[in-house]
Amino acid sequence: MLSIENLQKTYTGPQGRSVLQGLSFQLPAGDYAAIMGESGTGKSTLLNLIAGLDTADGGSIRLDGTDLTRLSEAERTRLRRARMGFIFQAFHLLPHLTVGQNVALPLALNGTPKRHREGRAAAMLDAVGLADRARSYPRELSGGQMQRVAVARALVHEPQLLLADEPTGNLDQDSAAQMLELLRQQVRERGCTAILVTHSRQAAESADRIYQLGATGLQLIGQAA
Ligand SMILES: Nc1ncnc2c1ncn2[C@@H]1O[C@H](COP(=O)(O)OP(=O)(O)OP(=O)(O)O)[C@@H](O)[C@H]1O
Repeated sequence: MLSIENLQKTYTGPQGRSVLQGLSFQLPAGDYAAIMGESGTGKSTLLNLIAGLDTADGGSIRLDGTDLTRLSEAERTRLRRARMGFIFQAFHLLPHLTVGQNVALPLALNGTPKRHREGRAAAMLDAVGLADRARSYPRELSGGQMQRVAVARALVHEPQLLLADEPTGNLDQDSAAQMLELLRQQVRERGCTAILVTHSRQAAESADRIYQLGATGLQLIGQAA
C-alpha cells in the first residue's frame, strides 16, 4: 500500500549532505511500523517526503499506486489532506481554537460540510476519552490530554496513512504508555496504516514491526509476537 523505491534526498547549501541514498521500503495496508535510528539518519526527512512536505531528488513514493513524487504541489496537498493524518511531538494544536474545533480542522480542510463536522469531531473525541472537553481550549489540558486530542485530529477524516513523529517525546512515562495504547487501538480499529518515528524502544514495541534507519537503509530489527 505504501511502496518506496530508491528514494534519494540531498540537502543543498553550506550544510548540504546526502541523507537518503536509495531507500526502498514496502508497508502493507493496515501495518503499524516503528522507525528508530540515530539522530540525523533521516527519519524526519523520510516522513516529510512521504507527507509530500518536501520533495525527493530521486525515486518514488507510491500510496495505493499513486506516485507522490509525480504530483504537483497542489495535488500533493489535496492528497495529504484527504488521505494522511499527522501527530507531532509538540502536539501542534491551534491555541485559539477549542478542542472540538481543532479535531474538526482536517474535515474543514477537506471540504466536509459544516453540518457533519461537529458530530464526527465529537465521536472522535469520545473515542479518545475526551467527550467532555470539546469546548475547552488546549491550554486547559494536560500534555497527555493534548496528545489524545492530536490523535483524534489525526484520525477524524479516516486517513489511510498515519504518520507520527516522536509523539511521546513531550510526555511523562505514564501518559506516553496510555497514548501509545490508544494509538495502537485506534489504528487497529480503523485499519489504518501507520508509521511511528521514535527514539524509544519501549514506544517502538507498541508497533507490529520495528525498523532501524541507518546508512544502508531500513532494516527490520523487531516484530510483534
Ligand atoms: N533543511 C535542511 N537543510 C540542510 N540539512 C538538513 C535539513 N533538514 C535536515 N537536515 C540534515 O539532514 C540530516 C537528517 O535530518 P533528520 O531531521 O531527517 O534526521 P532524524 O533522523 O529525524 O534526526 P533526529 O532523530 O535527531 O530527529 C541531518 O544531518 C540534518 O542536519
